Amino acid sequence: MTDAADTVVIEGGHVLTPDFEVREADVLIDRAAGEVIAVDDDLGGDETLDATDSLVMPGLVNAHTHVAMTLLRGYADDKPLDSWLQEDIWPVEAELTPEDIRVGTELGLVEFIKSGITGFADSYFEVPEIAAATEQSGLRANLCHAFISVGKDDEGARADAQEGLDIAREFDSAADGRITTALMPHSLTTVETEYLEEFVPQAREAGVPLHFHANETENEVDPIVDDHGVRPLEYADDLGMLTEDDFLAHCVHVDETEIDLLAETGASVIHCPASNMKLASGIAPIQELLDAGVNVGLGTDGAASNNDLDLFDEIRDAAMLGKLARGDARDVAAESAVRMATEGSASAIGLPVGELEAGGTADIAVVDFDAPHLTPVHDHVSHLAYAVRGSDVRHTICDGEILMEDREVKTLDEAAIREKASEHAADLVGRAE
Ligand SMILES: CSC[C@H]1O[C@@H](n2cnc3c(O)ncnc32)[C@H](O)[C@@H]1O
Ligand SMILES: [Zn+2]
Repeated sequence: MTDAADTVVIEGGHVLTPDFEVREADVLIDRAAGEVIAVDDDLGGDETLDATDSLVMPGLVNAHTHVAMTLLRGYADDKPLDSWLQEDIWPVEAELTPEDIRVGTELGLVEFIKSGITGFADSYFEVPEIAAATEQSGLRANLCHAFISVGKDDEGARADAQEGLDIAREFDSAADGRITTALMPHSLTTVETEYLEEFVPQAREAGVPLHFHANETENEVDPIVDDHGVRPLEYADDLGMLTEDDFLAHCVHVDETEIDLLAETGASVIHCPASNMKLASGIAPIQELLDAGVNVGLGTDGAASNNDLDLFDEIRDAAMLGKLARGDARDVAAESAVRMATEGSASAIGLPVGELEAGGTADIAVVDFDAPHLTPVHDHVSHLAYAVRGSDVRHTICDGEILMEDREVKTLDEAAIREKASEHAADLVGRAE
């Protein structure tokens, strides 16, 4: 029997159940176990979170981001991917310090918690700083060090890839198991074949998945076809880079053969609609991927190509852009888009998903519907897709721990982080000028 001192009851709300039904009920959580004990009427607990006029739902999972890029929010806009990276982002990233990455990460984690995100997949640099901030925040994450070989000599390229593998081994199961890892070759055009051939098998031996950018722009497709005579995902498959554990960001420019390959191998796609729109990368064929049985998760990418980390914004973008893709308003319907941001993302990156039933994972967001923009409520799921904003989230719980109560973040000092982030961002940009 659970000790009464270890329970939290989320009281008086409507609950989104795993089958996407909505019913009035309380939710009782075992804090130590990080599990849901019961979803029922009139439950009592040691602590109470008020959910009056609120929807209790699984926490959102941001399945592709570069969280420390919050420091570069608004730094360089209105450019396509290649010139944005080469002319602006990579030069300023060369000036990043480990402390910059710690502060930028903390800022992003505050934004996550305040918008109901309980898990994320990140790829960047100085991963020990990102892991330490994640551990302190109470969130779940899949982390990786991104490596690039293009532009480096063999020694430098090999050292970068080895760091990616070492980090993947070292931090897997960190933070009491809340952190898992992956190996991230940045993309199929920025990591040369010989390094993929050498390091992908080592990731398999280490039991870590692959996370990489794929087919984001046509500039990531044509060189592979020209150099290797096959489409990028066929090239990736030939290198053993497509398995059910792997997750590919973007997949905007995929053809039918590549969609079939994703379905056959079970590799997941992480859809990043805001980033794809902002960088004018294109419109990913999401409904075709879903119809083919491909698992699709949702990601914000970095805050410098979005420019917020609000996954409710991303859900709406996915639903809206998905309809434009084929000119069919039935495509990427509300429930489909919300499922992408919860169970789709979680299964893609190997994290548990919040489940509001006895024995379920206590990763939960409580969304306050008591607002003009959420009135009336004909359909809670419709509002989640087309009207809810991250700022409507009242409480955030991860692994049974209360990370935010009534919009107050408990595990990180929001005010101090915002002040430090502004200082570090100004200094960083100053060094890059
Ligand atoms: C792979 S993580 C680190 C590396 O990737 C850069 N990056 C940020 N956003 C994107 C994107 O949409 N496509 C490709 N690369 C991206 C980031 O600035 C880091 O340099
Ligand atoms: Zn990215």
